[in-house]
Formats: sequence, C-alpha cells, structure tokens
Amino acid sequence: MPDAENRFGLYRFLYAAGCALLLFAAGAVAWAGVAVSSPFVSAGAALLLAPLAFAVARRLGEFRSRRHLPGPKPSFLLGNLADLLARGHSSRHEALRALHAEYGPVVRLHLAWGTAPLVSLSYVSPNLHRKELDSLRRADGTVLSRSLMGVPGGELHRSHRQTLSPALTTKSVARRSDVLTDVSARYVARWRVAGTTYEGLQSDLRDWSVDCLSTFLCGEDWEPPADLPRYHRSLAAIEEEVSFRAFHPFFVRWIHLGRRRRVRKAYREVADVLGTVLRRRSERIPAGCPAHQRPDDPLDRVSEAAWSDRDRVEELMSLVLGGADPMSYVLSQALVMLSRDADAQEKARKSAEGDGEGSAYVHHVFHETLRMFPPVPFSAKFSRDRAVEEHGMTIPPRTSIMWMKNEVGRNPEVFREADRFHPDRFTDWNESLNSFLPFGAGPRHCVGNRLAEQSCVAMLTEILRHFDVVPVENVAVRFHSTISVVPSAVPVRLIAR
Ligand code: HEM
Repeated sequence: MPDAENRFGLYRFLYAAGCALLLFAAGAVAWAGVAVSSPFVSAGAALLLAPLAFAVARRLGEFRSRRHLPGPKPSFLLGNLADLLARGHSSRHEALRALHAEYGPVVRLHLAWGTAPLVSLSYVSPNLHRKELDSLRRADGTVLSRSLMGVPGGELHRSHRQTLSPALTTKSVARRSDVLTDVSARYVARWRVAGTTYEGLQSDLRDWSVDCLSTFLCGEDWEPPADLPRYHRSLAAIEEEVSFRAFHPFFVRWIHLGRRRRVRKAYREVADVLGTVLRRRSERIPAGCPAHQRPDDPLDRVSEAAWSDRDRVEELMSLVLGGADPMSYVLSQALVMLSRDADAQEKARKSAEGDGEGSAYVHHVFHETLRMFPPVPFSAKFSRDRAVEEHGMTIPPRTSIMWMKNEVGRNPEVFREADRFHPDRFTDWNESLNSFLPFGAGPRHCVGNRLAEQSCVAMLTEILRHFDVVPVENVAVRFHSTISVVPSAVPVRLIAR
C-alpha cells in the first residue's frame, strides 16, 4: 500500500497530466477544425475553442486578481494543490499552519480548476458573521445530501433551519438530557465490567457518538444496527468523500472510480438504517396525529415537515454525519488532556460530582479542548458579489474565506498562554468561544452545537464519576482529517474508582 505522500504524488501527476491532455486535445481539435475550413467543422471548432479559451482566461484572471494577496506562487495546471496537499489530503491542516508561519495571517491559495480560490485567515474576523456570506456546501445528488447542510443559503435554508432549530436549543436539549446520560451510562457500565484498553477506547467513543446522536434524534424509534461500527464506517466514508470533493471536484470521478462505488454503497447503507427509523415512527404514530407534534422531538419535526421521504432521510443523515466524528474527537482529546493534568482532572471530577457550582468546569474542559483541538479545523465563507477587506487587503468576490481554527486557537495574540491546557481561562481571563468560533459563524453556524456540548459534558461527567483517567505512554497517534479529525488511538486508560 503506497503511503499518503506517494499516493498524492500519483494523484498530482494524473491530475496535471489530465488537465494538460484535455487542454492540448481541445486545442488540437479546434486548430484542425479551423484548418479544414469547412463551415460546419469550423463552427464545431469554435464551439470547442470558446469554453477552452474561457476556462484558460478565467484561470489566469483568478491568478491576476489575487496577486496582491500573500501566498505561494500558483502553477498553471495545479494551482497551489502541491503546497496545500504536500503531506497528503488528510494532513492539509498541517500544511496550512506552515504556510501561515511563512506568509503571515492572510494566505491565498488556488485549488483545482473550477474550484473557488481560497484565502485562509489565522484569526477570526467580524466579516465572518456577515449575513450575505454563505457556505459553499451544495447538495450534489450523491454524497452531499439535500439537507440543511447542503441547501444554498436563502429561503429553503431558512425553512430547514426553522424546522430543526427548536428541537436543538439549549432548553430543548436540556429537557431531554436524560437520553444523553442514559446512553453514556450504558457505555460506562460496560467498561466497568469489561475494562478498557486504549485500543478499544477510540472505537467505543466513535460508537458512543453515533449512538448518542441517533438516540437523541430518533428517540424510541432508534434501534442500533447489528453492526454499529460498520454503520459508523459508512458515515465516515461519506464524510471523507464530501471533504475530498470540496478540494478536488474536477477529475476525481474519473480517477477514483473505486472510491465512488464504495461511497455509493455507504450512502445506501446509512439511508436504509435511517429510512427504517422513519418508517417505524410513521407506523407507530401516523402523520398529522397530535402525538407527532412534540416541539422538542427532532424526529417529529422531520417527520411532519413538508419534505419528500428522501429529503427526510437525508436530513437525518446530515445531522448524524455532522456531529458524530467531531463529538468523539473532542471527547477523546479531552480525556487525553485530563489524563496529563491531575489538577484539572480533580477539578473536573468535583464539578462532575456537583460541588455546588454545577458542571461549569466540565463545560470549560469541553471549550478548552475545542480551542486546542478544533474538531472541524476548516470553516469557509463565500461572498458571491461583495469584496471583503482583511488586514488592509481587498479579497475579491467569489473567494472562499476560511479561518484556520488550529491556528486561531493557538494564536498568542488571541489567547494568553495559548499552548497551555487551562480550562479556567474562560473565567480567569474572560476568554471566549467567540474568539475562535469552533462551530462556525453567521446564518450557517452549526445547528447541533448545544446538543454536541451537552452530549460531551454528559459523557465526561459519567467517566469522571466512575474512573480515574491515566495516560498511556509511548503510543504514536496519527490524526486523519476529513471534514473532522479522527485520531488513530486514544492513549488513556480508565481505571475504575
Ligand atoms: C463538537 C461538535 C461539533 C462541531 C465542532 C461542529 C462544527 C460545525 C461547523 C464548523 C459547521 C460549519 C459552520 C459554518 O459553515 O459556519 C457545522 C455545521 C453544521 N453542523 Fe456541526 N459541529 C458539531 C456537532 C454537530 C452536531 C451534534 C450536529 C447535529 C445534531 C451538527 C450538525 C451540523 C449541521 C446540520 C451543520 C450545517 C448547518 C447549516 O449549514 O446551516 N453538528 N458544524
């Protein structure tokens, strides 16, 4: 199996060769057409030449109009793919950190042909909250579903959000928080009987996040599939493909046919599981029945919305997909940090056991982990027609503007002692989540942020009440990032108290 760097080398070669061949073939056919001097052939040649000339002019125009922005020099065929993906697709956040170190807080990058150029910021700017800045996520009829996640900003997006948001507010989630505690307690009880190894913990936390989200979203009608890890793998395959296509939309379908087949299969598997849940609900409670209209119940809201059956399934899919990996990542990193900081762990335990201040400190642990290990490192906004000013430079319209949360969270100009795990910073120094926006910004910000927070706090609380969290040394952990980040292991052991 070739390593990531070699695989990327091959991909880069195929991509550049493909682009060059296409440009050459189109040019040659057009030239031959002009030379034959038959009116029909010439008209055909002109038809071919026009889009070719347009694509080349557009690419050069993109380079020219962003020349004033700092960043590595783009290549005509590859843009800056080589700079961004130097260490493979899943390590692009590391490449971006290195680029920020070299070029400063604003870095310009050109991606594949046909993909909007990108500007990465190492800080959070008030511009990111602007209402007219949309997300570039668009349903594509295959991997990215027609759901809140995939509909363009506007009326449809607003109506999807109005459908879901009431069931995901702080109060609504709190009213059903027993669901989150019950699922978490089940995992903790199993670990107490069977013990945990650091190898098993990573997959258990991923199962927990899918189980917890699905139970909350689908209520009594959720029955975990017999092979829960496989269901999770299917979700992860879809997530990986969504992220892959965002960076390489052009040749991917031709180069990676096997990938495409795998992801279709994954999509069908997830859709089957969620379709069964929806059927179960509608058989139990017929549509239109008042029992179906509990405002706090996300499945009721999805079932009653004026959507097609496919849209309902896809909405549930995007909710589970949106939350599963980020939740398990933040939890795993929180455990790692607590295992290495005995004082913080003791404070968190007191808070979990209810020392009179509620679980405030456990919430701070969640926030501090998000700061140091943002589970969704990339978030981007896109302005169709208005330029944006950053650091005295004008970013032209039709640019993806992304803030690198890994970079923002560790920026010493934003956070005091930025490399130190210090959950108290949110009270001692009045620092806040708004300085790094781990859940995004503006009208497209994460709809599941309250659910994610209360789920992770519920699980951390259960763990701290029942276990000492101790570090396991000498385990090499690799981080694979797609939309979210997945660690290869969680090097901690849970010792029953
Ligand atoms: C720690 C956990 C989580 C993190 C860090 C996270 C982060 C994010 C980020 C950064 C975005 C993009 C926001 C933007 O474009 O400005 C997003 C969007 C979204 N997230 Fe989350 N998320 C988490 C958990 C969840 C959960 C639990 C759910 C589902 C219940 C969820 C569902 C969604 C959806 C549907 C969107 C698209 C919203 C829209 O476009 O209107 N996320 N999330």
